Amino acid sequence: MAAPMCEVKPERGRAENEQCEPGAAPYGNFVNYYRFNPPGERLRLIPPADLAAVFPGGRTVALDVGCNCGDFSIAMYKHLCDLKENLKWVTPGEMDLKLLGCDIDADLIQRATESNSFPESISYVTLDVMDLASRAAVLKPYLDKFDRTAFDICFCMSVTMWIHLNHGDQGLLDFLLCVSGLCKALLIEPQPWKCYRSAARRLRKLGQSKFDHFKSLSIKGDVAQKIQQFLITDCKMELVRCFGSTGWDRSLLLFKKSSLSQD
Ligand SMILES: C[S@@+](CC[C@H](N)C(=O)[O-])C[C@H]1O[C@@H](n2cnc3c(N)ncnc32)[C@H](O)[C@@H]1O
Repeated sequence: MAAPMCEVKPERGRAENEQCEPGAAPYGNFVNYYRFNPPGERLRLIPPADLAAVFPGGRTVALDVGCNCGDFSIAMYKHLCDLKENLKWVTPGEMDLKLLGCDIDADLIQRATESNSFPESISYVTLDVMDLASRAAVLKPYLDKFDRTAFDICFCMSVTMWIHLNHGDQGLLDFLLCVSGLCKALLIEPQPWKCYRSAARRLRKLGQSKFDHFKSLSIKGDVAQKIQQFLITDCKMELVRCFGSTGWDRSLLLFKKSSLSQD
């Protein structure tokens, strides 16, 4: 399958496009997302050992923010479990990965839950991550179960643009502060500016006026670089590695909490 550059594909059939237009999926909650962006495209760029190097062996607690219908969560889980089996960086059974996927779209979460092949290790919950009260109500009890105050790693894949378009510059910065505060390591895949333009253009064509923030965004241009800078300076994270770019021209950036910010 040819790798698309943006999340909305002009060459798709009409019915499919209608489901995938930003007007129909204002949060990027596309119903067929993984048909056009299979998780393997990204995972092949990420050697699991390099990822796992940022968190200790033993029990690992992970959060996938904006998990859609769960395909990436499952694929990442298997990716890390393969590591356990193939490289023996931990003794068998020692790595115990618990992953929580959350998404604002309850229908996607229902699909993720119904197709979950690892219910003992992976769970899903409907959550608007921008809602402080819901966040506390959902994430704290999950962490408490494992006697943790933070996730070992948070995955934030192709979510930043949707937060940015729906909540503006301040919303994006609040989101970055929030996720960096929730985890010790962060794998983030920001969408490039051309995807913003594409999403806004298609919305205009549909005659809809959502994404009120688009015209007033001052974080624009090299968005990935600006996100990276903010994570380093304001969120006290350090860049561990850039795994390169996907066929969608999106950088995969791995951060960890800066040693200066640790207790
Ligand atoms: C383009 S999809 C990316 C899916 C997945 N992270 C991936 O890349 O494989 C963006 C996802 O973020 C979710 N999302 C957007 N805003 C959100 C919010 N405020 N809270 C939780 N999920 C959100 C959408 O519902 C959608 O499923």
